[in-house]
Amino acid sequence: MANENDGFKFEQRHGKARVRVARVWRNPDGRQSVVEWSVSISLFSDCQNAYFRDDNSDIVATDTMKNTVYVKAKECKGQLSAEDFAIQLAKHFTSFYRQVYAAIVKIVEKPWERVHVDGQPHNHGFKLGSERHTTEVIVEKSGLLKLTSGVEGLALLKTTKSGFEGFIRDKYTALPETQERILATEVTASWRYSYESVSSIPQKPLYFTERYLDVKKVLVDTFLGPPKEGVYSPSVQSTLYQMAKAALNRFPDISSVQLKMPNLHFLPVNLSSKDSSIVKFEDDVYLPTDEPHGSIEASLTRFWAKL
Ligand SMILES: O=c1[nH]c(=O)c2[nH]c(=O)[nH]c2[nH]1
Repeated sequence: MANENDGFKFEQRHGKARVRVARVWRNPDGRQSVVEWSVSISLFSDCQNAYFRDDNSDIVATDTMKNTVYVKAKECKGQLSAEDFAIQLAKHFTSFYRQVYAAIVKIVEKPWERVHVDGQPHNHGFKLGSERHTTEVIVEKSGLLKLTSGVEGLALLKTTKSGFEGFIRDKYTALPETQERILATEVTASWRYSYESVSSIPQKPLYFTERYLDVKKVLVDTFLGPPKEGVYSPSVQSTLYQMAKAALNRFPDISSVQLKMPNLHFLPVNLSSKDSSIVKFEDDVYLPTDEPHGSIEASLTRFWAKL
């Protein structure tokens, strides 16, 4: 809600960023599970008097928001997805406080993965994986919902079936055309679910955790192609589009996908002295770089999607 004060348009929100919490659930059969979350909360509330009149009487203290994360984590009696926890928190803030008309809750989940020992899942042993599950929910007082999930730090590489040809050549261009290169990236993806109210989200426990794993698998599989022959990538742009399209085609409750895919270059190594070649590049020795990197991003949205 925008306000007018002293002849200026005024918008505000406040919250607590990066509240770290871990929650353990202990099954009577000995199997335990754990999640570790970094929770960021931002509240849209009627507390303009704090800005205009030094009156804090309508402020939900950000310290209270932090405490609420721990209270709500305690109240979760069974394992739940980051999405469901974010929705619960956002619902709490918008329903508990008269002043709060909307809440944004973002969560980044640490990838603790159950370890298998001698082929058996360990009851209480975990190791840290690489990519992170993210979510962002916006809940309004009316129950209106925007739900987005994602993955960050998903590092992918293939050693062949990638090229780049046919681009603009001019007096600034040095890059040779190629049909053979390493393709490496670190995917940041987010996808918007089409659920539009907190009452319409699937009630199945861990629904969004499963969806996260499934979407990630579709992205990875599309990037790599079939296990034996792979799939040729004519550009990061083309591969990105195929990945986004595959996710939308596969999951009807996803209305849009956004992908960021840096092109992490692996440069051919050619070394020579004045009179002889020391290392001649034969698609074998590369100099991996991450600076500078290509930055390629796009979003793909269903036509009928209400956003
Ligand atoms: O897949 C690519 N897309 C580009 O836009 C680009 N630009 C570049 O120099 N190399 C590449 N590779």
